[in-house]
Amino acid sequence: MQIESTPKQTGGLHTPHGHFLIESLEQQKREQAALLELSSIIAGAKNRQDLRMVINDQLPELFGGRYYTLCLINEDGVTHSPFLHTEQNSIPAGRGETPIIISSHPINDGIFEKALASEEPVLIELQTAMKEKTVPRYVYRWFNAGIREMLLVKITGGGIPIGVLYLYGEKKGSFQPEKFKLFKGIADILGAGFGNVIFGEKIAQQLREIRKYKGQAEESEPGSQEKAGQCSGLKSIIGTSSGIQNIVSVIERIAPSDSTVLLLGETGTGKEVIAGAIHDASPRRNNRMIKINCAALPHSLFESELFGHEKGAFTGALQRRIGKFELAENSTLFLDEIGEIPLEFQAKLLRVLQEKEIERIGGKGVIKVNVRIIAATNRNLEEEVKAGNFRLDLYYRLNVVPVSVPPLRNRKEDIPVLVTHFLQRYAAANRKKAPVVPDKIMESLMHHDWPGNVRELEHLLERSVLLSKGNVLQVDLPGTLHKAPLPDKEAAFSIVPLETMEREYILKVVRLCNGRIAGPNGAAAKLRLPSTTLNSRMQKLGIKKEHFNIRQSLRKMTAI
Ligand SMILES: Nc1ncnc2c1ncn2[C@@H]1O[C@H](COP(=O)(O)OP(=O)(O)OP(=O)(O)O)[C@@H](O)[C@H]1O
Repeated sequence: MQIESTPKQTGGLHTPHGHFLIESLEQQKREQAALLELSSIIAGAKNRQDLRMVINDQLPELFGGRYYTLCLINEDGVTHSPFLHTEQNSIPAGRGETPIIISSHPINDGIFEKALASEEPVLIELQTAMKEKTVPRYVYRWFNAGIREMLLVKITGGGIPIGVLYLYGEKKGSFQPEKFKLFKGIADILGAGFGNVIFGEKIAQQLREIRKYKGQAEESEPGSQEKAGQCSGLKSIIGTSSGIQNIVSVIERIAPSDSTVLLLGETGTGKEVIAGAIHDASPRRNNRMIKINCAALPHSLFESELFGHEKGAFTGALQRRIGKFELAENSTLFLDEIGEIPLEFQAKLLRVLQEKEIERIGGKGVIKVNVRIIAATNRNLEEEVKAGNFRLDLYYRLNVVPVSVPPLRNRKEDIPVLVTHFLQRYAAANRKKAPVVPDKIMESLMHHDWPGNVRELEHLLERSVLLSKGNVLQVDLPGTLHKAPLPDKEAAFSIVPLETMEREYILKVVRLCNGRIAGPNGAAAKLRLPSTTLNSRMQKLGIKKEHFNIRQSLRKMTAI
């Protein structure tokens, strides 16, 4: 179905007043019809391909643009990447450049955040924008490809900004302000449509997981994971910092038991890796750990997802469905993002955890289950309890063995070993040799704040392995990332022991002074301390040479 683009207003101001009014009323009518038609098509879109067809065919033309890109905010909360785009807009990348459509960019790239902050569409004239220092590289590349204007609008899903829709025009005045309201209306409809599509993709992924699980469960024999050479158990947790080593020692003690574990920490710190390690080190390891992401489920599906349902239990229940609790029989159930579980479901979950039995929706009796629970959250659950969003009794039931995973910025000594690990992994996956890391690059990685934690570091290195030329690592670590807003209040100000702060600060200064302690350019002089005092303080804080001598620590690690 093709929606007619609104014809250009030919000399509207020169026509008699009445004619102008009629014309603008006609235009309003056409726009409303277009909006209605688009909205019904978008509402019916079941997958990305459906949506792509709708947008491809209708959007740029309707608004006078040439191309579009729809960028969504990534899970790390600090970058955005294209989710949909016009087929033909993959502007060829220059030497050493990532094609625009596959790269990810910081949210604060100078353009994207303007659209996020505005309730109205934002028109950007490329030549003017390029005079500003903060403009992202993709603006220059679009300009070189003949684009002169961009029209951006925020996309929201469930009231939360999830991305930005970009339209690109080839000449100044491509976009008429009269159509901005319509553009905004379509963006709002798209937000709702995306919710459906993303949710559908997640459900499809879960179905694939269940099928895979079932297949593997049938084939699995004891110890098969080790045989396959997978990095399992405690070995999968990479890190030499005291924070990580403490966690490893806690895991060694608690893994053999059936105790419930509550993993707390910012997004991307490795909670899922730790959950997997606990499972792999437990007697349940021969059965696959089952995971559910509580943030990805609409409230109405919780009960059926976790406890299952019988055929015909409700409209749409065409088949019997086995819930995650039953799938996790004799194994571990990882309840990720437990802080997102709806209040109305919390009492039911508590009962199941206490009674160790579930009832399928529409089922005739209870089913005993033997499941170990590991829950994780990046929320402060105590605060959530105080705010009335989380039941105190459920919190106590989950908080049997709490494990706090520190953010990467508080354990920077883990960075070199993580860098080596990810470089080797992604180089092997791309049949390349792991690139050498120049000291300067390692230093910049150590100085970065990593608001997206290990996930952000991993993604950067994955990208860098692909893009690095020759055998030397090149990274694109935009300065704006340092200033990226942290995902929540707690992350923006996470309280750490004074001793940790002191240790980090001294390490930073010593690194800045290239490891020199004494002398006029040494760290002691910069800190206005006698070098003997600084040395003894470093000794007390357990700071050793390898902690600030990057070359030495790298050599040590690659020798392992
Ligand atoms: N200590 C670690 N050793 C090896 N890889 C790690 C470590 N910590 C995190 N990672 C990697 O970083 C990425 C993010 O980790 P993970 O998914 O476990 O974080 P998370 O805390 O569960 O995040 P979220 O709260 O967003 O679900 C994963 O790809 C994981 O493999």
